[in-house]
Amino acid sequence: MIDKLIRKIEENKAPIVVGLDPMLSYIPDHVKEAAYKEKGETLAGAAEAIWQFNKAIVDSTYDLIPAVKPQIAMYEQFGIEGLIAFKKTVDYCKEKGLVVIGDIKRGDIGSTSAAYAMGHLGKVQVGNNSFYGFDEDFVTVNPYLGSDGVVPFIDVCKEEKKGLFILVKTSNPSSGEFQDQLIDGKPLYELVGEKVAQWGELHMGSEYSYIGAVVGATYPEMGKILRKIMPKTYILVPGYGAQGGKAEDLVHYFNKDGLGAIVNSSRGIIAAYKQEAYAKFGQTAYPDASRQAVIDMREDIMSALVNAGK
Ligand SMILES: O=C(O)c1cc(=O)[nH]c(=O)n1[C@@H]1O[C@H](COP(=O)(O)O)[C@@H](O)[C@H]1O
Repeated sequence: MIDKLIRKIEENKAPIVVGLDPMLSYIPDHVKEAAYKEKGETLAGAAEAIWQFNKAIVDSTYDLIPAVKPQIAMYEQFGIEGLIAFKKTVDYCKEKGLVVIGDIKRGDIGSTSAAYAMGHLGKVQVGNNSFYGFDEDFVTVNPYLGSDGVVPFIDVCKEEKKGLFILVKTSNPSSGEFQDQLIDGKPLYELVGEKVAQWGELHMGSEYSYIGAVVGATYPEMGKILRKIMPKTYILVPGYGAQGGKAEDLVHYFNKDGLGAIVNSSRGIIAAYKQEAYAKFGQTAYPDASRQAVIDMREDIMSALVNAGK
């Protein structure tokens, strides 16, 4: 799957991911009204609204992008109905040829991680039958529990030819509280980066490993160091746009080959119609606003890469 992701990044000249994080407050009124008319102001109505919202955004952007990243919390908040919308979104994006990164941030004791891995990437056995659960292509993993919490995910990836993005340095303001703590003079995120690189070396696609890392766009100096520590690791970079990450800071997350990183934007794309720059599209044409925001993001990142000689 890492090779498919890289191929699609190259084909589209777009090292970007659209984050499908559909808060109800981002969904235009006409979409919510139609969903509530059909299913009521209920959890099912909310789930219908987020599904219709996602579908329109995917329809207007899928030809420009390699991948999407649905963040499961935005669906889980609506219970089972929300999870059905998550699954419909995953399946629809795959039908459109997109690589799907399930942002689930899981990680637990070994046996529990194995169940998460089976449910999201692999198959579950029921009597003589086996079934895929959510069936994303990649998932995000929290490594705080150590190797035995991560290895079950790696095992399933190996079998299913899928991949992971392991949290190394997150984009949020408090991420340093634990991640920057020094252990024998080295920050914890560097130790985690070294471990991710080791796992990666043992699990290679053609050029890059299918065991990737998450490094936030908001800590560019750390991103530069982590790029060196993990040369064959694909880095998922959240925090561009809404959280303040800038294209010129992100060039260091890429290797000289112009590959090695993929930048996520969620609110900046899906709620583009709410921004001043895209206000001319209005609520009704929100998918067109998202399309323009994808084009602008691609241009922003590609020209920063060209300026940096990558
Ligand atoms: O794993 C992630 O994707 C992630 C890691 C991280 O360090 N920071 C981070 O913002 N994210 C996710 O990336 C998305 C960022 O959304 P926007 O800030 O709206 O672009 C959300 O889905 C977050 O959950």
